[in-house]
Amino acid sequence: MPGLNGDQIRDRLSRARLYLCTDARLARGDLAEFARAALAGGVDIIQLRDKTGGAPLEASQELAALEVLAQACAEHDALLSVNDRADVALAAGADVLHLGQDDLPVAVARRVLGDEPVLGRSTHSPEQALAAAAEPGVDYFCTGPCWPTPTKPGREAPGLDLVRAVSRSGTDRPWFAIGGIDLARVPEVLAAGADRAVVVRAITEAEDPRAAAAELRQALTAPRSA
Ligand SMILES: Cc1ncc(COP(=O)(O)OP(=O)(O)O)c(N)n1
Ligand SMILES: Cc1nc(C(=O)O)sc1CCOP(=O)(O)O
Ligand SMILES: [Mg+2]
Repeated sequence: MPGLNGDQIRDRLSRARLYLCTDARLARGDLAEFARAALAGGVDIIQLRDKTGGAPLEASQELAALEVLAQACAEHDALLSVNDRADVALAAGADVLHLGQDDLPVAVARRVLGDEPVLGRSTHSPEQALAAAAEPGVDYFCTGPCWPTPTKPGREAPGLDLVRAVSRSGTDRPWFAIGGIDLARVPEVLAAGADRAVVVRAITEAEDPRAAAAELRQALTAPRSA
C-alpha cells in the first residue's frame, strides 16, 4: 500500500482537529478494534504512545502495534503518528513523528526521515511555543498540559494561559492543546483560542471509544458564539 506524500500529509494535518495518543492495549488485546472505533468516531491522527510498562515497548511489539494502527488509519484516511523515535517512524512508514523538548532535535530527526513525514513538537511555555512556531522542519506543535494529568505525571501544567498566549501570537502553524482535556472541558479550550486538541484518557478510557471520539470532534468543530 503506497504511503501518502508530504503534501498529502500536510493537507490532512491542516484539517485535523482531534489527535489521539493510545498505548498498545497489550493487556486488553483489542488495539485494532479500539483504533477502528476511535477513527470511525472522528479521530484524525492516532499516535502510538505506550509508557504503560515503566519501560519502552520492545521494538518488535512497537512495530507490530504500528502495523495494526497503520491498517486502521488507511481504512479511515487518518494519519499515523510515532512518538519519540525517528528510526521507528521510518521503519513503520509513519506520517508523523512527535518530539518532546528532551527528544531528538528536529534537524537530526529530519536527517533520518527526510522531508515527507511531518514533525511535531511539545511545548510547555510561551517561549517554547514561539520557538516551535518558527523552527524550520517543525510542522505542528502542542501546548500543555492545560490541566495536570495522571497521563504525564510530574509535568507542571501551564494551563490555559499558555493556550491564550499561543492564540494571541497569531501563528499560522497548526497547533494543538493537550493535557487533561475531556468533553466537558472542550468549551474552555476553545474559548482560550485553540481549535485542535490531543487527548489520551478521554478516548482510551471511554466505554464507547467511537461515541467519545464523535462527541469530542463535534464539540471541537461546533460553531462558536461570538
Ligand atoms: C501529540 C503529542 N503531544 C505531546 C506529546 C508529549 O511528548 P513528550 O513531552 O515528549 O512526552 P512523551 O509523550 O514522550 O512522554 C506527545 N507524545 N504527543
Ligand atoms: C502525553 C502528554 N503530553 C502532554 C504535554 O503537555 O506535552 S500532556 C500529556 C498527557 C495527556 O493525557 P490526558 O489526555 O489523558 O490528560
Ligand atoms: Mg517524547
